[in-house]
Amino acid sequence: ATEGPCNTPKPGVFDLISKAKWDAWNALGSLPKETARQNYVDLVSSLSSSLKSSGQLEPGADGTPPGYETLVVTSEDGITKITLNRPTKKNAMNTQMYHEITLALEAASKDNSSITVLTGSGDYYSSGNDLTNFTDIPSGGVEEKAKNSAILLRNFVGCFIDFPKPLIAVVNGPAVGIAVTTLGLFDAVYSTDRATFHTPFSHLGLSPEGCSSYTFPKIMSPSKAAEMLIFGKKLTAREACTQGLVTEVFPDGTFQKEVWTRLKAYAKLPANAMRISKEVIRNKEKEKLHAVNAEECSVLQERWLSDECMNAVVSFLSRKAKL
Ligand SMILES: CCCCCC/C=C/C(=O)SCCNC(=O)CCNC(=O)[C@H](O)C(C)(C)COP(=O)(O)OP(=O)(O)OC[C@H]1O[C@@H](n2cnc3c(N)ncnc32)[C@H](O)[C@@H]1OP(=O)(O)O
Repeated sequence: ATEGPCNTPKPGVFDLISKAKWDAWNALGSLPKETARQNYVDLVSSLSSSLKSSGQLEPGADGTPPGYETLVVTSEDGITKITLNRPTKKNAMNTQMYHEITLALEAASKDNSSITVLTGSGDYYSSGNDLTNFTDIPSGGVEEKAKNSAILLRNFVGCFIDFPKPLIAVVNGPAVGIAVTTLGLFDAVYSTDRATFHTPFSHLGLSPEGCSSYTFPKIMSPSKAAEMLIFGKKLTAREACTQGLVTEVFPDGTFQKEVWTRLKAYAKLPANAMRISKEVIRNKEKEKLHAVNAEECSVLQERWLSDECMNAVVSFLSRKAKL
């Protein structure tokens, strides 16, 4: 687009990057500069429209924060509260919600609140991955779907790993799948005694994500982690607290009042000190967590294509199976 056809000498065989670029340029033959420029503009325009259709949000024209379809985000008393807001679907995480949580966390990491809270609306914290996510197959088929999902999941979990401020889960009801596994990446988890914690990966032909293959054995011991992650044992809130996954359990009747009183007090602590303490506690683990996240996503990419997984999704969608 800037120089026209490729007229420079071919780079040496060991200069792999320059050679790949040269080959791509040379393959365009005598394409005129103006056409190349137009092709480039067309490509970028198509990418930006596919980002919009994939649910990524753009700030308003005046730079105001984006509106969310699947979340309610508020900020007061030094606390940014991100509420999963698909109560009729038990706050199941659809593709839009994964994107929006990522955006909301990025925004919260830069706003002037001192702590960030994730919670659910209605009677569930979240029923985990929306199983209808697997029905929206792109033109590249199930392989492309699995690849895109692995990228989405890796970015999503990566945001939790890198989140710089204290991140607190207010678990207002049952939690399933990825809503449970990511709890290992929070700084505190407060739960109603009505909540349960369930990771039915084997039932769904899946494998652990959210870095739980690493965090759960560390938090609760390898065999307790195996009961949850391999055998799908559902824990009560009190059991999850005994195992160290939950920080504290509150009676459902007083849960919201007690938790928010405490969080408002925590939010008054010096914000920089809290951020630096988190950094000191978490930084040693970050590299490891990113490596675990990458491995879990690549294993899942294969699992999503397995008969075991496909049959489990079909069973759920045809109303034959529930947890
Ligand atoms: C980018 C991809 C990343 C993937 C990451 C990997 C993540 C893995 C996981 O999270 S595994 C866990 C997946 N979750 C489930 O298997 C839960 C499935 N849901 C259920 O078993 C039940 O719905 C329930 C036990 C959570 C609740 O049962 P009940 O109280 O009887 O309510 P309903 O079943 O009537 O639910 C109401 C309404 O919500 C829909 N719904 C609930 N959960 C999900 C879900 N996870 N996916 C899709 N839809 C869900 C349910 O179908 C009902 O819809 P309807 O009113 O019938 O339209």
